[in-house]
Amino acid sequence: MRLHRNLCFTVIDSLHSIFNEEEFAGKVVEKALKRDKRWGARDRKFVAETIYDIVRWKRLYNEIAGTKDHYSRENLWKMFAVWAVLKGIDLPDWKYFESTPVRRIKGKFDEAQKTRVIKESIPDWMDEIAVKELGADAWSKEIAAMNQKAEVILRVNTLKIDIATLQKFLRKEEVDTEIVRDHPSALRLVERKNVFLTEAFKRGYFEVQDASSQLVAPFLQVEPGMRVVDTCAGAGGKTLHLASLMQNKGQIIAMDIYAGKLAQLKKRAKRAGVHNIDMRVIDSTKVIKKLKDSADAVLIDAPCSGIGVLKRNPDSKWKLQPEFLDNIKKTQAEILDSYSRMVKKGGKLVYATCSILPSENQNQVKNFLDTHKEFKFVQDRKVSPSKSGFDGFYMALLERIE
Ligand SMILES: C[S@@+](CC[C@H](N)C(=O)[O-])C[C@H]1O[C@@H](n2cnc3c(N)ncnc32)[C@H](O)[C@@H]1O
Repeated sequence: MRLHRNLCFTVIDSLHSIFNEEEFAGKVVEKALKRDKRWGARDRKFVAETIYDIVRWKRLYNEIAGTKDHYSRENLWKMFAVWAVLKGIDLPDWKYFESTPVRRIKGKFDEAQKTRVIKESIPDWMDEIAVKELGADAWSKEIAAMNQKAEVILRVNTLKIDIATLQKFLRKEEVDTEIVRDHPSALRLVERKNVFLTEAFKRGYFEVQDASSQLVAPFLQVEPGMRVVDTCAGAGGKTLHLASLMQNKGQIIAMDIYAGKLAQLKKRAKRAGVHNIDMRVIDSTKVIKKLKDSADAVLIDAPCSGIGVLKRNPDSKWKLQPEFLDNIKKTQAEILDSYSRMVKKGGKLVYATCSILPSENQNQVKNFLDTHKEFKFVQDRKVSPSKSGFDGFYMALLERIE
């Protein structure tokens, strides 16, 4: 592979924004891909994948490059050189690579394999917490799995099309997909493509949603005609899935504390042909009180550390702070206590997170059940990134019995 100057400059500029200006990798990549309209699919792939790779392996490359956690442009070029050498790419004779000790890079890489925090490129605090909660062996497997590239998974919108017809439709648009075992609505892209440009997407035939995330809505066991509250709906990934499972019949009340996210859901619902969603911004406790004892089913897709989805959001490793984790656990307990009141007697409640830490998952559920005797535990499911190959998720199904 030959390195092209303008593509490499885009990568360096993007890394500068992510590491020094606190920008989110996803947004930075989106902006980077708009930089030059003449770029073809391969150029765009190079830019996106290289940025994500260097973000994912930041600590490892920093260690090998000897850049001591200072992300000046000069140091970013050194980290880039590490990335290129480890990929087996010949470095061109650009001034940025003049002092690169190519031969020593491989030796340093081998040396780094002895220490998990360096090898897997993770902050010390995260490693300590995860080892404490999961044990060293399990955590080593999970973090190794989450350092792999994420696949693109689609969820067929069964309100508009069935999975086999969608597959054929996408094939005509030169998008090849495969069925995903045990995930009845999921299709895996054989090769990464910008599926948002397809006619199938514009017609609302699918959403992009990880296979593990697709397990959450069915876990709530909704049926057409029910009244369902999706309390932390965000931009509505799971709300749209619920609507599809309910065949557009009944009522879904989608809530979030951010109006902007619900506005995105509104657009997505229109495209998906969903018309049984009411949106409510949680701007006071009244919004919840009004719905006391009234829902057949409540979904709490709780805000969490996101430690199960590091594969998709590698920059979370660097942006997440231990204080955030402490605070979010308090929020989770408060949300469970408050939003569970909307479930009517005989109704169901699902508590879900995209974390693999027991303190955000089964421990929260246990604490809740200890103090809320009106609920009983039905079942839970822990989705492990290493076993599933997809995102890490937790979901617990409870039933209100009194
Ligand atoms: C895991 S995300 C939800 C993702 C969404 N359900 C989906 O499937 O696309 C958690 C959401 O909870 C929202 N949130 C945070 N604190 C909240 C609170 N106190 N009450 C309700 N929603 C909250 C966040 O804005 C975020 O959209």
